[in-house]
Amino acid sequence: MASRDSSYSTHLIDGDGIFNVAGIETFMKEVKLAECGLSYALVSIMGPQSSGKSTLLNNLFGTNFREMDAFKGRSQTTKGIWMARCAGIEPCTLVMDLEGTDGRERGEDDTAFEKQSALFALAVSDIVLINMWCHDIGREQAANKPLLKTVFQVMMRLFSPRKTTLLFVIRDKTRTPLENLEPVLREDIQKIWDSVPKPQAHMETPLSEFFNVEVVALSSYEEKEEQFREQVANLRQRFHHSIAPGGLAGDRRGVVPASGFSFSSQQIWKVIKENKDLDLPAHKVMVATVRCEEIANEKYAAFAANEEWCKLEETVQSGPITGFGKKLNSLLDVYLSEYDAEAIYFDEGVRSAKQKQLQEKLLQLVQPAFQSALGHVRSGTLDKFKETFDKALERGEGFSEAANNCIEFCMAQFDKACADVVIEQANWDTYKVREKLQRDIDAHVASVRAAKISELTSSYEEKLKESLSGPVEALLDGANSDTWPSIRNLLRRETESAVLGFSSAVSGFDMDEDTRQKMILSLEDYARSVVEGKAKEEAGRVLIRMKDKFTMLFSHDSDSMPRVWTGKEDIRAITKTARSASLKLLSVMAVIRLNDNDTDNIEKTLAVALVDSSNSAANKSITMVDPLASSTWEQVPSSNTLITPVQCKSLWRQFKTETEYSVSQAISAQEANKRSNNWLPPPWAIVALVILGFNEFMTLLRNPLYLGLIFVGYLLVKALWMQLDVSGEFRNGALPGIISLTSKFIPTIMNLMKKLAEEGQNPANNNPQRNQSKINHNALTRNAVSSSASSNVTSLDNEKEHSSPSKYE
Ligand SMILES: Nc1nc2c(ncn2[C@@H]2O[C@H](COP(=O)(O)OP(=O)(O)OP(=O)(O)O)[C@@H](O)[C@H]2O)c(=O)[nH]1
Repeated sequence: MASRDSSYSTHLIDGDGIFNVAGIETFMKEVKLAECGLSYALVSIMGPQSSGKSTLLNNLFGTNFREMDAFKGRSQTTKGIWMARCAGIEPCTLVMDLEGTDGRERGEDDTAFEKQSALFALAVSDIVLINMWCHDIGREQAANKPLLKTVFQVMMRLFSPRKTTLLFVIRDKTRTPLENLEPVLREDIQKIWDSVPKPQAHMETPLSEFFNVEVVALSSYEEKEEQFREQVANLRQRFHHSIAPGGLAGDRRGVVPASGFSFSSQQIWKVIKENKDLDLPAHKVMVATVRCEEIANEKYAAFAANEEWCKLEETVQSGPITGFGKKLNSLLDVYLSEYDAEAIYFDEGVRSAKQKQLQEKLLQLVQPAFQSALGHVRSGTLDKFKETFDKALERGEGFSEAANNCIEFCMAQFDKACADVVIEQANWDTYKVREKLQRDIDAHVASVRAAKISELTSSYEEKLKESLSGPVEALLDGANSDTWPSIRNLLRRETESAVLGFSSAVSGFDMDEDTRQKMILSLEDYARSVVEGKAKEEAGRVLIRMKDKFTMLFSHDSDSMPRVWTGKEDIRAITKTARSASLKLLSVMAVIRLNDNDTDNIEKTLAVALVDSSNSAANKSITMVDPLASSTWEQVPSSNTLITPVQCKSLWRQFKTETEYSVSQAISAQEANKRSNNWLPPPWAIVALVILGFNEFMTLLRNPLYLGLIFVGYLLVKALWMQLDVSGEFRNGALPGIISLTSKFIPTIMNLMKKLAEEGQNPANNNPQRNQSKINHNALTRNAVSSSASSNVTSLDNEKEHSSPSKYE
């Protein structure tokens, strides 16, 4: 169909009753109907065929409906229902031109379409124009009577219809004034209304309940066109702002929002075609449901594709976003507001429900991003806490104080950051994330506390080890009756000092009393274990210690000077003393005695079993029960045993075997010394020598030459005696003395001769005083060397091996 400048029309329902879906969609877009909300009106026109309906609409609304050519005669022009937008009328007014109701072409059988189209027009229109000829008023066989009957009948099929304006347009009015015509017409209408069968509920309902009846009369378009146009122009004025209260379309109760018009009209037509009753309120809800759903889906899709949101969603995966909540809030607001704006005219219940659904869907969409943002806040706060806490500890703040201050500060920071992330519409709880953060922080504090305490414990253990190990070793080495009491005192003193220091150091860690006590106990146990460990270590080398002890006492005198076995020493007593000391050491080392009430008779048992019994066995051969034939000590728990009785016995045997050599060496040395000191001949030989050699002796004394020779010989022998240190060489026995003297004799003679020759050549050296001091010096040196050489019996052989003539130069 051609269209006029300001009008656009569409064939809404064709002659076969097919709804033109594409046509209405295009029409709505063309006239921008969806934007109108509720501000639009819909006018329909019914009436007999060829009664000038299209002519009226075109003149009244500036539409472009096809009119019948007057010269071709009356025949049906309009098929089905056409729709157009009225030009120049505000608000937007749509008009529907219905197929004539009594057309000859369709006949009686087609009345069904007339009824359907009448019902459709009543259901969707605000104003229905009933076009009728003036001369039909008051006539029994008037052409519009069946039409009105149809209108009233279908009206009953609408549940809770809104009040529609029925504007009767009387065409080709006569000279009879309208004031006279109108009552007659209203009487005709009332008669028809009364004659229409009604359901029980509307039996007494007056016509005015359903319809607002208006009447207007127009002159003949064909005969009095001028007047016609003038009257039409006046009538047009009534359509301006028709939706205002009191206007022609004043009842707005059942209006479907413009954006739902297409769907609504399709559905209504569908229901009418199916010959079902039309429940307009239910229909309205249905339209609202569908339309709100559509709008909500549109908004959801638009949000999901929104560039800003996509960027936000992507960025939040990799890091925190400042003002995340605010940005998302405003974005959500935009789309929810758009929904509200578009769905505002639909049923409120439906609209709210769909809005809620949309909001839920949108929030579901953004929730992962929100969780990511919240996760960044949580991890960021945790990192911040770790950093702040470390710094506070570095500054020297007390542990608990630092932890509490940092927790308070960081939790406040978290709350602040959460407020920046929170999405107002969602009202999501951040409590769980806060709790997780709190748990993480607590775990971190606990781990740092554990590390610090472990560090402290280690340092105190180290100190304890240092302060106990050396002294315990020294005390055990001393091995006397005070050894274990001293060790106990040392352990007590050092443990108390460590516990005091440790307690003070951990006081800032906000530790519960139980844990603190456990740690102190553990420290005390550690101290004890150090002593026990040291004792075990020393017990492991008890044999060496015993031998050292023996050697120390056996080879040194009471002044700790190396012993010289001159023959006067009581080797038996010395050996006994040294062995006793070694046995004492063994008894001290045998068990751990760290408790004040630790008592045992190990020393006595060892003495009886190892010393006394051996003497008895040797002397008296008495058979007795061996107290050392056991692996436990009486009164001593096995945990405190370091050396079992059996081990003691074995160790003693080994000790004795390994020290026996030293004793026998000492005895040999002593015997040899005794023999070497006894070099004079026996007294009877001396007496015999004096008696028998008396004459020769007197001869020598009476001859001065012999006396001089004897004197010179004496001096020479004396000098050699001194030079060779003959008495010193024989101190260790005759044989070693002879061997040593033999090796020294020839070099000494040679040396003396060389010196005498040098002195003969250099008279300056013939100073008797100087020579004497030199001799004295040499004598002193020899004495010192000799003393050193004889300092240790066991080193005697070595001394012999390494001594050489050059040592005495
Ligand atoms: N007597 C008279 N004839 C008119 C008037 N207005 C229009 N006509 C004529 O009536 C004939 C039918 O006009 P339409 O406007 O096509 O009538 P219609 O009711 O739309 O026809 P259908 O759509 O076929 O039902 C045309 O020849 C018009 O010239 C009028 O006011 N009086």
